[in-house]
Amino acid sequence: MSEKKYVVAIDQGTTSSRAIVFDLEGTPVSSHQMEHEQIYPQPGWVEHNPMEIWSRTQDVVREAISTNGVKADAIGAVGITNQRETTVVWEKATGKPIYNAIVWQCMRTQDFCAKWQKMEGWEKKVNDLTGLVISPYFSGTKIKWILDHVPGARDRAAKGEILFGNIDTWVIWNLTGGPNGGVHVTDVTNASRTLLMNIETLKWDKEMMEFLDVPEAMLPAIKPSSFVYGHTVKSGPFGAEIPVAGDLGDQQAALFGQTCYDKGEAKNTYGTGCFMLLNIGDKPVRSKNGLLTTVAYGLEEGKATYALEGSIAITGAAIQWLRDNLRLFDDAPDSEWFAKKVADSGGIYFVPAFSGLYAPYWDMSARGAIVGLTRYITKEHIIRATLESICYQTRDVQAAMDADSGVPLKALKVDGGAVKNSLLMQMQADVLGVPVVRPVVSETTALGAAYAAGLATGLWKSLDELRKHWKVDREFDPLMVAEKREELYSGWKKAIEKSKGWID
Ligand SMILES: Nc1ncnc2c1ncn2[C@@H]1O[C@H](COP(=O)(O)OP(=O)(O)O)[C@@H](O)[C@H]1O
Ligand SMILES: O=P(O)(O)OC[C@H](O)CO
Repeated sequence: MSEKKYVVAIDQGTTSSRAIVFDLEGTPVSSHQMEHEQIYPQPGWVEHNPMEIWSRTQDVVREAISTNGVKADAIGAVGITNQRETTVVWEKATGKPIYNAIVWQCMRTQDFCAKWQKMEGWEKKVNDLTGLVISPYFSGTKIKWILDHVPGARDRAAKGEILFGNIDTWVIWNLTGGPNGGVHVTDVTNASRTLLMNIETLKWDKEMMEFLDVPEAMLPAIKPSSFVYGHTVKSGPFGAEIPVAGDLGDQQAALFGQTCYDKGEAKNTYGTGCFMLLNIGDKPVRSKNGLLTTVAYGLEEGKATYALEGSIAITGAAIQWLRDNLRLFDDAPDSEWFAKKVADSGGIYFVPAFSGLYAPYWDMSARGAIVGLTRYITKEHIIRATLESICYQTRDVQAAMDADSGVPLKALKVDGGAVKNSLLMQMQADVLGVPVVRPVVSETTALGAAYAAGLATGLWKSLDELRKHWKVDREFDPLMVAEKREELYSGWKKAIEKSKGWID
């Protein structure tokens, strides 16, 4: 048997799937990425085709391992990380989805959630049981919607003929054999985003399952984030049997890849949305300021490290909207070049509340707004205001975190596709008033999944060993004077008020 030199991470995200091969120093040696279709059947609804996701996943794995001469028998472990909450329901016997995947951003269950919020005592109960808030964002109401709308689905689910999974579960089930013995499993981080897992016991919660009418027989087994779940099959994209040994939701994986293993350490990931997570240790403290309590990672059965999370739905997606809908530039990185052409945003604010406002406001009736427009405003100002909106939304969640933890953030580790934009990073440091630290490996999400898989299989021995891999690429220090920062931020708060409550 040859020496194990690599760990492969599969990062199945909202817009694309990536496979990255890491060496044992945590350095990427080869990767491949492919986009998949975004399906918008109605305003506010978002779906993916689960078969396309599985097909892209296989393609990126094959491509990533065939370049650079990576041999399957040198791969010690495979880790999975995924867009969270996105819901797949499929037939166990055939592997055929009974409906498209309902994506985390999809608002189709908003009416149900609005009624649920008005039911006496439920808002507190949901937060007590799950650490979450009542929102169409999470998987629970999406599963209910599928079971309510596909004839016969609930009965078949109760018999275990139909299975539920987030994208991690769907990918692992397929990698480990699909209808021919695929392992039906998830990890504590993904389960903590379903509205169905009890955040204290780390088990499926009877009261939540009953309320949402979701049969337990269709739910995957909840395991630690670093654990040998099963092995890839020879007929699959790896062409060999390799332990599948890491599974974390993508935002938790980024925290893990950023080596935020101590209480008080935080990171923010800049992708389609932004997700700031703060490690709060081994107690699931609840937020008083609109943040979620979530599992950061679980390394042993029945145990977890928790995080407070500030989820922002639209950040990089607003840049995509400027590119695709307004056609202001051809590529997302061009936003930096245009924004640099003006000294400021000319007094305008853009609140990109395309799917309502998530943390810390949780106002699903908010909609996007550009305020303060005059004839002076140019395309460059709008682009700059869009980048600023990413920074201000991040400041909103940072303020909530500071208030919850009582300890002001000292520095913010960042990662994700948009952190290559150095102007954005400088603006972020200015808006927050603390240094923003960009690591050398910005693919921290995939790295986190690789770390979890390598730990479970003994390729890495401890969290301390992983910490030594982390290196700074660049630190952005705040340059703006405090008075100016506060003046600009108070304008943002006014703009937020204009976007709230738009939909009746
Ligand atoms: N240089 C850039 N400046 C601003 N935004 C960017 C830049 N590069 C990428 N983005 C944005 O970042 C997102 C892609 O990041 P990525 O981490 O791949 O996202 P995801 O995992 O959510 O699919 C896109 O929404 C894109 O608009
Ligand atoms: O796939 P991303 O990077 O857009 O992340 C999506 C989040 O996991 C949604 O909760």
